[in-house]
Amino acid sequence: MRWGLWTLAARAARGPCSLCTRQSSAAQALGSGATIFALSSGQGRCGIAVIRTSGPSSSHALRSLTAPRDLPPARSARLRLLSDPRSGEPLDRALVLWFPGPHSFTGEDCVELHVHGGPAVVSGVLQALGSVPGLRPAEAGEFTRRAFAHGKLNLTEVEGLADLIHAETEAQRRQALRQLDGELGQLCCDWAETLTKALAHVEAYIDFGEDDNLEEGVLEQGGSAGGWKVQTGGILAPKVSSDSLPSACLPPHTADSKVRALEVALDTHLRDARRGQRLRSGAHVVVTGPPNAGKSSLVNLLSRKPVSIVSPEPGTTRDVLETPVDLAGFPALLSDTAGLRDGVGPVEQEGVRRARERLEQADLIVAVLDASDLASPSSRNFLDTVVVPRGGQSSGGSTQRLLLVLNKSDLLPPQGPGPCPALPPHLLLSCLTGEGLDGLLETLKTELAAVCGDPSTGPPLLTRARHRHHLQGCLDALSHYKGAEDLALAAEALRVARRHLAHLAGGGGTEEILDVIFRDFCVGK
Ligand SMILES: Nc1nc2c(ncn2[C@@H]2O[C@H](COP(=O)(O)OP(=O)(O)OP(=O)(O)O)[C@@H](O)[C@H]2O)c(=O)[nH]1
Ligand SMILES: [K+]
Ligand SMILES: [Mg+2]
Repeated sequence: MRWGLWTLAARAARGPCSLCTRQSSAAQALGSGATIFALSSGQGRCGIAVIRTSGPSSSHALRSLTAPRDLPPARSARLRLLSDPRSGEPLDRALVLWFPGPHSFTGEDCVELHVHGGPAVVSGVLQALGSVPGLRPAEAGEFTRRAFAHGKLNLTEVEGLADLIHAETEAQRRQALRQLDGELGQLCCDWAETLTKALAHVEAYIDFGEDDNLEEGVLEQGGSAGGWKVQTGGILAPKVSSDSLPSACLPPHTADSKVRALEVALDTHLRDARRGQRLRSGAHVVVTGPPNAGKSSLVNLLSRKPVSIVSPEPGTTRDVLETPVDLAGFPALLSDTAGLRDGVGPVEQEGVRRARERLEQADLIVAVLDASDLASPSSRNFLDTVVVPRGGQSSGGSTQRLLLVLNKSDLLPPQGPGPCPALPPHLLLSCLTGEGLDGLLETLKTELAAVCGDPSTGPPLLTRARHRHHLQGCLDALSHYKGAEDLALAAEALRVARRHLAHLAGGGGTEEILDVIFRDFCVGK
């Protein structure tokens, strides 16, 4: 059983934010007349399976299947005999829960049946529910869609829930849970609140003009239009005459501090270098090096399966081989690549071209050298052309990070690698004996935390392109606001900015976006 059912039911009492609440038109569009049912726990034989219903006939369905036929107290588990309402045949002895709306996950009347997880029990109970008038099987994501339509979850929380169900690594789980807890949505609400206040000030000015004794400084609170004074007819003229600045470049101190702070916050989030998206879909980690350095051996070691062929023959790997792995708790797409060398046949040359191409797309480069062969031309060439130009090791500013690994440490004499001038910072490893692997994983964890963001701390991450799109739209609108030539345009820019935030949390009203998001869910969720 997914623990999420319990937790989410408990969330039901929480009130939604006004920015994120979708009005009940959406709920009506869903045809809330129908009551849906589905198996909500995983498919297949298991100890306990959870079947649930949502909709107005939930209570009738529960009464039809149980004996005694009264409803249990709300949100309190009771043991009941379930039988088929058509034949009266007993189906199972089950725990049943009754969640009257609106205090339920979907906001509608809901029932949960915790039955024994055998396939015959589950199909018997599902068939029995299907025979109750007004009930039909749920479609994928339909429970969550109803919760969204009834304002129980905003769209970023829905996305967090989808991510939580699909989370495969610890870091993904932490991130998803934070988003499900509403941190990103709450941040949007706070930002939108700032814009609402700014808009109210600007609109007040439009409505009353300067002759109506508007409180001194009211426009400064509103936003950058604070650089203007209002002339008759709502036209703005620069307030600061001494510098006689052109309208397009207002002195920054005239912009309202809150709107400016909002711009800075949006910009910081956007410059987060897509860390949240990497955390959601996996960082690109590319293993590269000269032929025979042990790249494929390392990929197999990290992925704990024989992804790539390992052989003493240089030039074994030709194609780029990708495998998704959990690296020290972070999701990564690990690529094994051809050894970098020139002057070989056309097939290997194509492999080298692909390897170089993949290198450019890497978030994190794991550069592998044979520790016992550092003085060879291929090692020197690799150091000079790949490692050194990238600064030897990750620097804070660069978006692409690099980790240098000296493999085959088992072949080294006890005093370590021989004289090798200017070797950048590195880790020693032996894929053969496993020595140095713990240290490598520890360093990978630090590197990946830098690439993906640390989901345990800091502000909520932007995990989807959709989030970036709306924040960028909001930021663009704020720049129009700053450059606006009159109050009406300034107000409109604020409205556009605010709408982007509303769309981020509320989905922007287009059904296609909702379809894309809800498609991520399985039936029963
Ligand atoms: N002694 C020792 N040998 C290793 C180690 N790692 C890999 N090898 C050997 O080095 C040889 C090359 O290993 P691969 O993993 O195929 O190297 P590669 O870099 O993928 O080679 P190409 O794909 O041909 O570029 C194989 O014979 C491995 O068994 C190690 O840590 N110690
Ligand atoms: K090889
Ligand atoms: Mg290889």
